[in-house]
Amino acid sequence: MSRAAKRLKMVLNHLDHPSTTLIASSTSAPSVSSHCTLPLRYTLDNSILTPGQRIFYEENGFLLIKNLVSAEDIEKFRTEFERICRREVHIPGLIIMRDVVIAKSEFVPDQKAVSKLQDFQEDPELFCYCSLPQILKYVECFTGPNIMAMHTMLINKPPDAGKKTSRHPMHQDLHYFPFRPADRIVCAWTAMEHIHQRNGCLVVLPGTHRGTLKEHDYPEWEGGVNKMYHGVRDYNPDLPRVHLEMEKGDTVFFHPLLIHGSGMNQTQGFRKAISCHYASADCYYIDVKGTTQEKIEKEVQEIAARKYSLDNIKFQDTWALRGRLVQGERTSI
Ligand SMILES: CC(C)CC(=O)SCCNC(=O)CCNC(=O)[C@H](O)C(C)(C)COP(=O)(O)OP(=O)(O)OC[C@H]1O[C@@H](n2cnc3c(N)ncnc32)[C@H](O)[C@@H]1OP(=O)(O)O
Ligand SMILES: Nc1ncnc2c1ncn2[C@@H]1O[C@H](COP(=O)(O)OP(=O)(O)OP(=O)(O)O)[C@@H](O)[C@H]1O
Ligand SMILES: O=C(O)CCC(=O)C(=O)O
Ligand SMILES: [Fe+2]
Ligand SMILES: [Mg+2]
Repeated sequence: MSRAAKRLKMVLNHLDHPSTTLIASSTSAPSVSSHCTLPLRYTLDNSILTPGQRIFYEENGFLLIKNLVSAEDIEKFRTEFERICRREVHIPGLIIMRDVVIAKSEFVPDQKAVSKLQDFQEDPELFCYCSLPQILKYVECFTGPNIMAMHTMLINKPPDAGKKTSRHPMHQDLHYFPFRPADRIVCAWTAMEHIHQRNGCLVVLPGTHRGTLKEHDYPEWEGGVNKMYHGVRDYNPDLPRVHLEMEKGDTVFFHPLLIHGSGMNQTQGFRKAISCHYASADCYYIDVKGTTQEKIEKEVQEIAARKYSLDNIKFQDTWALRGRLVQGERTSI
């Protein structure tokens, strides 16, 4: 470790309050851009993240860790995904989603039609991902020790059918969540194969986690948009973007206010990634009435009413039902 890094580490280790201000001159932290004062509020003090990693997340709202999930584990998730697609297993609560173009056409070529699995918390094989110790070790840096797995997905981005519907519009995940504080929520997203620009990698707008929750709508795309794929309203395509190219097993952790999306899949393969949104069990639910989240609340309630054959299900209950404790104590949500 360089002298500068050691000094930073010392400073960081002595910070016990998130609003403490760190003075980082450009000489002591060469990776930091023009900012010279940095309030540490997005990461917690522990010995896992290096000072450089902590500062990177504070500034950019994401952190990419190479080679975090083994090829064997990924193979296990892939096998289970295929069994689900062949309908060999039935998982309670699981949503099997098809791309809008396929869903709206009469021709349904079975497993190739699945674009996403959502809510696999009742599948022990897939849920294994959410409890991987090497993932939780990082998650704890953002959530603290009491950890809930709130939302699970396996995304199988299909080859674009020519309508650009394989894109995921630019959005903030917090738009979907009626719990806070946002800084104690983090997404882990793992590449199940080499993911690059041509097969539709994640695209992020670094630093946008420092902004607020924006208004979201369905984008006005000619070829159609997938159900629930809301995007930031008035998205400005000129903002600086970073394409996150990842190898199999690489994992990115990102903040729920970070604006991100993914491009279309211009290959013939099905681009696979597995992800979990974690929150501190100490988070609390909020009422989204009168906020920009009211529309998504309504949409979720409609789907939940059908799925659980219940009317009047509360938005926060749909989350409390799906959430699973993966570390520590279930203190609140
Ligand atoms: C941070 C994180 C939370 C961000 C996100 O995850 S954003 C995405 C969130 N997505 C979800 O929560 C899952 C939403 N999807 C679903 O609930 C389901 O897949 C549904 C869209 C309701 C389809 O359910 P399913 O049981 O398969 O029903 P059917 O096949 O009978 O279709 C029912 C009607 O829905 C339509 N549909 C199906 N898939 C899609 C689609 N991808 N995009 C748009 N419309 C779709 C389908 O055409 C049918 O419409 P009608 O024929 O009734 O008009
Ligand atoms: N008009 C738009 N509104 C909202 N999001 C958009 C719009 N156009 C593209 N995006 C989003 O921007 C991100 C990048 O998409 P796109 O497929 O254009 O990337 P790309 O092909 O890697 O880059 P390029 O712009 O060079 O083609 C995706 O999240 C995509 O859904
Ligand atoms: O895998 C992707 O394309 C991104 C999905 C995503 O951001 C989401 O579902 O919230
Ligand atoms: Fe997202
Ligand atoms: Mg493009």
